[in-house]
Amino acid sequence: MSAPFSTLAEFRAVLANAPGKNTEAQAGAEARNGQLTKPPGALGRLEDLAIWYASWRGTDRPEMKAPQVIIFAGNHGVCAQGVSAFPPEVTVQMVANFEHGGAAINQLSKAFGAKMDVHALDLDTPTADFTQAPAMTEEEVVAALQTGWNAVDPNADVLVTGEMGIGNTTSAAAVAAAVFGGEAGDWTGRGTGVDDAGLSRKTDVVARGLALHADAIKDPLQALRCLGGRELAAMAGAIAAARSCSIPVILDGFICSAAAASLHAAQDGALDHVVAGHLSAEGAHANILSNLGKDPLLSLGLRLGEGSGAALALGVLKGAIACHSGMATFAEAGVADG
Ligand SMILES: O=C(O)c1ccc[n+]([C@@H]2O[C@H](COP(=O)([O-])O)[C@@H](O)[C@H]2O)c1
Ligand SMILES: Cc1cc2nc[nH]c2cc1C
Repeated sequence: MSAPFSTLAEFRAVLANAPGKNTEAQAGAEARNGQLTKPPGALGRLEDLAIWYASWRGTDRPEMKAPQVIIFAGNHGVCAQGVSAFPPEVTVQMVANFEHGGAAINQLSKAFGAKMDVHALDLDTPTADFTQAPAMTEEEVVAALQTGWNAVDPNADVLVTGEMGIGNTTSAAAVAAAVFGGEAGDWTGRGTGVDDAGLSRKTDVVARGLALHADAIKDPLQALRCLGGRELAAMAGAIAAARSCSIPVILDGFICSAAAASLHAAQDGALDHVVAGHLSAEGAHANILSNLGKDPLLSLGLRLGEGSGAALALGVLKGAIACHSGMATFAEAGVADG
């Protein structure tokens, strides 16, 4: 799909004009849900999930046959400050691993029947260290948003956005702090596993970034530009593109949710077509999700990223849709209702 914007102002307008859900399909799905052979509410959140999915797919009896997982990779200048337990070369090495089928997300995509695509964004040119300068220029952040937008298959019927980027929990913490407020320490965690000294260095880096860009980052899309990374912007672009094609989205962990938070703060309702796949073990993820008003589907202690928690949640969504669209009604099955 070709991105319908070439500036941040145009991207903002795309968000403002995004299509809403189909309320007729929603009403039809609610009515169908009430007739299925189960006590009312007995399928718990699966019922809400199926109705939500129906409302975005525009039919009261939807299917889920074409899940797409997209992994975006980026490198971060802020790694020079010693904020990760791993060296930045791991980003490109893991991209090769994704391409050769050896990563966790390859197995999970296969297990849940999802097509998986990988987009490496200018890995040889890390973003600027945000303690020194804005991470990206406007041209760079728009290019990353476009890459994300163009990566979405319009024929997909659900989208998982995942990421790979050594250093990106530092960027995500900074973006979350900019968007939701609070102190650097409220949002900074151990990422791939930094020790106590690493955590205090990282917290200081986030605080310095917030101070340096204090004026610009009052605007959430400027926060994405000044403190984020190319893979965060690409995920934001993909989430916006999915909305334009009525494709529901499952969020992954901390970094994915921080990227999505910039859309939520830029435009009320920008994440109405989105559910939270899981709660990451990264400490501040719960805080992002509660600010977004999203209740995660799973909580398995994952802190891998690369779309893994969201891919697992594809199974839950698939189950919800299978029950909603495949079950017999009381009348069809000749079962007495209550
Ligand atoms: O998804 C999460 O919640 C998550 C939490 C911690 C780490 N990660 C992954 O680890 C990398 C970032 O960690 P770090 O320590 O280098 O900032 C990046 O590749 C992420 O995919 C992901
Ligand atoms: C090995 C490794 C795999 C990952 N997958 C997503 N983030 C990652 C970070 C590391 C370090």
